[in-house]
Amino acid sequence: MAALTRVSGSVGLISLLNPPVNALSAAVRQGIVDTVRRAVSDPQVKSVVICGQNGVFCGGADIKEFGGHMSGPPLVPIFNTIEAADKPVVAAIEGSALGGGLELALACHYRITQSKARLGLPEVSLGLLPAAGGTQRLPRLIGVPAALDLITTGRHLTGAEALKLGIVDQVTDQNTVEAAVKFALSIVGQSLESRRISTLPCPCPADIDAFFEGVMQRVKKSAHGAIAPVACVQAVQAAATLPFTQGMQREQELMATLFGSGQARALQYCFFSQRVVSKWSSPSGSRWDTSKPKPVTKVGVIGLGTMGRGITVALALAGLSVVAVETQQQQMMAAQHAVSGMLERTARRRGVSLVGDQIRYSVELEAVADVELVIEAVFEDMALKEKLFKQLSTLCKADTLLCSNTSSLDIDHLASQTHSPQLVVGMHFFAPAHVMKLLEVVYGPRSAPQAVATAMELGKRMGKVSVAVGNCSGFVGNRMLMPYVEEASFLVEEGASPEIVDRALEEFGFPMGVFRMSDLSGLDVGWKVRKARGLVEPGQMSRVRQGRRYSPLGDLLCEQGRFGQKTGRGWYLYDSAGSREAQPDPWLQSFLEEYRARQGLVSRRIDSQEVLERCLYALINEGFNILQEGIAAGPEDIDMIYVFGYGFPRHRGGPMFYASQVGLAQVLQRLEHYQQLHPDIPHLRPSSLLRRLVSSGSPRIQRWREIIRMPHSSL
Ligand SMILES: C[C@H](O)[C@H](C)C(=O)SCCNC(=O)CCNC(=O)[C@H](O)C(C)(C)COP(=O)([O-])OP(=O)([O-])OC[C@H]1O[C@@H](n2cnc3c(N)ncnc32)[C@H](O)[C@@H]1OP(=O)([O-])[O-]
Repeated sequence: MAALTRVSGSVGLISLLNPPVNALSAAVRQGIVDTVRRAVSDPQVKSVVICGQNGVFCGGADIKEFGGHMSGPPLVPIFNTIEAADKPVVAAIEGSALGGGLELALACHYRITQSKARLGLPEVSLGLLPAAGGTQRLPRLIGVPAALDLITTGRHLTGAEALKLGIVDQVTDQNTVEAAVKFALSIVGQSLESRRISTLPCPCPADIDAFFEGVMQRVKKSAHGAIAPVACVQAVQAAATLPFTQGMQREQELMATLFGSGQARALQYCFFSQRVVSKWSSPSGSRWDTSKPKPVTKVGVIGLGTMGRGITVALALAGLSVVAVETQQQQMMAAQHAVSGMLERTARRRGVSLVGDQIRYSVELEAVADVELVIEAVFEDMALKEKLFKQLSTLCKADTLLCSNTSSLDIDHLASQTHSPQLVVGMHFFAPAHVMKLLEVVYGPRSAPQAVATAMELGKRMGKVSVAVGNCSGFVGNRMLMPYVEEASFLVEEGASPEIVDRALEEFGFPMGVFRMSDLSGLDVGWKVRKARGLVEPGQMSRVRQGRRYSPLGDLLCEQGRFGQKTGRGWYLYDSAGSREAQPDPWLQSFLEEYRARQGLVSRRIDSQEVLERCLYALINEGFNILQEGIAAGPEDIDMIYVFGYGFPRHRGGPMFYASQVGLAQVLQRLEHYQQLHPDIPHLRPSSLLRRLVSSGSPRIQRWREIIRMPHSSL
């Protein structure tokens, strides 16, 4: 819907009406057609301003329409009509002008924006490209390199940045619509020839072919198999080499290859899933809309190792006051220095000034006595954390929330160390904590809804994708990672090399395969967890531990000090300790041959299909067990955890969405196949929830959440 009113005598004000973001639904598109026609034909209207209701210009095309039959007038002719108008049309940009919203503004003759508005063409993050003239008009307005950067990354700009790039004509901190109406009055009668962007030449770098060849190589490398970024480059190349009309045809052709693709569906699922997981609920019935978060302005961080430093920076960047405690003086000084450096680098990258004076450092635990919430990030040792929670429970205010950054320890056990177990939740950050988007908020059976709501709200303020999950060993992310990592080791025992396994996973879209990732995070990290679980028997080769198959390969490498990058040797060889360039290690090859011979294993050829099926289906199967137990409320929770915390390729939608695309019956059949071959591997035993979903016809993933909540018999 759109409405036209005449203001200031002669300005036709067109308001887009489709809360909350005035998305360009069929009704809004028809509304624009009608209001533009009336404004252009009304002799009393000398100029036009387009704005959005509720302080938001336009969030782009209506993504909710993509899954169904598209009706209503198409955008391209609407925008061409606006550009061709013989009266000046000014876009008044407030809140956000994204995707089709910015393309609408580019079709206008002038753009006035609020300084803190967000502008951009994020279609690539939905598996699409700007298909209403964005790939043809933006390069003509700001040049090919700047346009390519915005279109292939989909990043948002502030109004101030947009002015610097030449996308907008004015930035205001006052009322944007009033500023635009005043501006529209001032330009009546001026020539619009140079204001019709489609008629402008496209400024290009000298050797255009070499330029695009270089860009395409870079984009393909960072895309990890995503197809939309490549199509975005091809569309902008059309702007640089073809007249506008032909360029537009090319844009539409390329969009047709993306729209409805599996990757586009996966990425749009991710868009909506990010919003679904913020609407959390727990099996006890507590929910996002009935649990009010507690106000938090001051947070204590205990333990300033790698994680503690990252968490302190993330809190400071979110504008919170932080009391950072490290009981060792020297370590506290080192942490203070490191945190200042991280804040400076972040400030430089964001082009903002950050001083970090809201951080107070102390070696005294008592320093956090007056904070509203504490996050502990001390060494991953239960005895140490037990002692700390006892101390905090005594010295903090009675209603202070106590949160642990543990990645696997029992949250409810830590809660039982305190006077108020209902005030304890897990806040599991991912390294580096000021960069990684994911936050697992872990609730125990006694965690109060307000404690969960407060942690989720704090995560949102820190710019995190916060996902609420139940308490169990490894929570959701690390629990599912276990079978994935184990399967990879079993495959190496049976004949694969770490390179073969990693290549299959990287071709699938992971930025790093399991063995390269293990070398990066350090083999000793997993070794310590296995020791804590009583699985490690030094020097032992037995492949059965605690009644199930076990691969001692990782332990044997650790016993030789092969911890990965940090020691220059792990599953791969590195030039030196700390180097990141992984090379196949001839020593490991002969070590594996000798190991297989001693274990009586006959090496066999393993192809990437088997690698993907065994590693991913084992992980997915554990995901179904987690849904079955109610540890995660829905598949979206698991998928957002894996996309934002474990590098699962976003254009695959996450492990559970990937399973729904492959087909649950296929996943079940393959798991049954591998379980028959490997009966001693329990995590290949298909989850009963998977069986139930298959037997009920493999419903769409958007229905799983409600199905899981329904009592079994109803299926
Ligand atoms: C032709 C053209 O070339 C192509 C093809 C396109 O144009 S493709 C489309 C390109 N546009 C985008 O990629 C922008 C997507 N939106 C956003 O980035 C953000 O929404 C926002 C604008 C920065 C606001 O953030 P927010 O934090 O204030 O609120 P929210 O919680 O995110 O959103 C509030 C509510 O609005 C819903 N919503 C937001 N944008 C939407 C959109 N474009 N279509 C449909 N629904 C949308 C969202 O799901 C949520 O719903 P619910 O959960 O309440 O039911």
